[in-house]
Amino acid sequence: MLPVISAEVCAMARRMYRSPPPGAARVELKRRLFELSLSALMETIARTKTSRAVPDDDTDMCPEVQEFMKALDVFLPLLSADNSWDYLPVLRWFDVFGVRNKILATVSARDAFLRRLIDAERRRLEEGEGGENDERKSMIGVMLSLQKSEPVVYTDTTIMALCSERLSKNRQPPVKLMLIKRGRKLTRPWGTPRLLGADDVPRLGYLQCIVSETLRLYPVLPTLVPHESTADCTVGGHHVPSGTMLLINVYAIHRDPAIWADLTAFRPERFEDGRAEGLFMMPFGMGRRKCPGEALALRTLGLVLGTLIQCFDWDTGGGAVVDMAEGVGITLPRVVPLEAICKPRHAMLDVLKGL
Ligand code: HEM
Repeated sequence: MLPVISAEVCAMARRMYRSPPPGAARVELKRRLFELSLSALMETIARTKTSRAVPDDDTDMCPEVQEFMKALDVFLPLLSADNSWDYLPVLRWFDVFGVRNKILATVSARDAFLRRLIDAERRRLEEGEGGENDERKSMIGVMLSLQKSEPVVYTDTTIMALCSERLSKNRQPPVKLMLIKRGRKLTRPWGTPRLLGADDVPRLGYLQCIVSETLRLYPVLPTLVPHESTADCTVGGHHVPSGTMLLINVYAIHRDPAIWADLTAFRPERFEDGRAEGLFMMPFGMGRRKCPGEALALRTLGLVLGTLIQCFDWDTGGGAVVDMAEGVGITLPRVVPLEAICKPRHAMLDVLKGL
């Protein structure tokens, strides 16, 4: 997946450099980063890049991603909405506000979309593309090959469910402008004018500290995903009956004064030289169901943030203070999406022109 992500990060830097007006441009980072992550994901799942209408268009999205994004715009608010039936289950039967119908409609639109992706990949494979030794095989391509040897396990329905799971796990990396200012010292080690690569990220210790400190203060999933107890147990003196829905308040754990000094301050240094090792940090969960994508996610966050800092100078415009207010939702969204002015860095102009 890393080569696909690196290519998409490079495309994002190129588009930001080329987007008008020349010099400095106001950028809505949330949109750019959402496009980037969905594009990389869609490319891994279905190799959609080739279907882009205009390769140099000012968007990081192929038509498939644009379509999926529209569906997400409808679906995500329904997921994070306070449904009255969560509190009064009897209301479920009456479908108050028509939420159930709306969810069913989006689910069937999503299934139709995934079926089209699978059919397109099947056609490509039948036409001889993506053979056994093709390293660029998509996730759907791999599963369609497995379908031939294990048709009972890899049915079209299973493939659709796995793709849907992967796409719904897409998250927006929480890059904040205040990090970028602190990260200025990151430019020193690179010296030579070349674009940061995924292999550079593990060597850039301070960049990783910035990512860790961001995930501490703003965990992407502040209550992780709901778990359920499979047996009666006692936790911290509290009886937890079997079948209880359990939400882990990672947001509070990451700001526990008993663990973290100066807990609301943004101090990446607290992670330097393994100093925070052994402290409770769990933005990716813990134990058997911990996120298997952690290493890839950390590398990707470092690469995206590092590229944005390496290639551009950032400013809020007129000394405006970034509004960090948190909104409502399962992924800790900001109330005010971050907009910033980005200006290509002089030292990187040749690199950016050549992208
Ligand atoms: C910033 C990026 C990411 C964050 C913050 C994140 C966080 C999480 C969290 C909190 C969970 C639930 C853990 C639990 O049950 O307690 C999870 C599950 C999962 N994540 Fe991630 N994740 C990220 C990126 C990724 C990536 C890049 C992949 C795949 C390449 C991925 C694949 C998964 C899968 C498959 C699960 C379900 C694991 C299971 O239930 O056994 N995640 N993630």
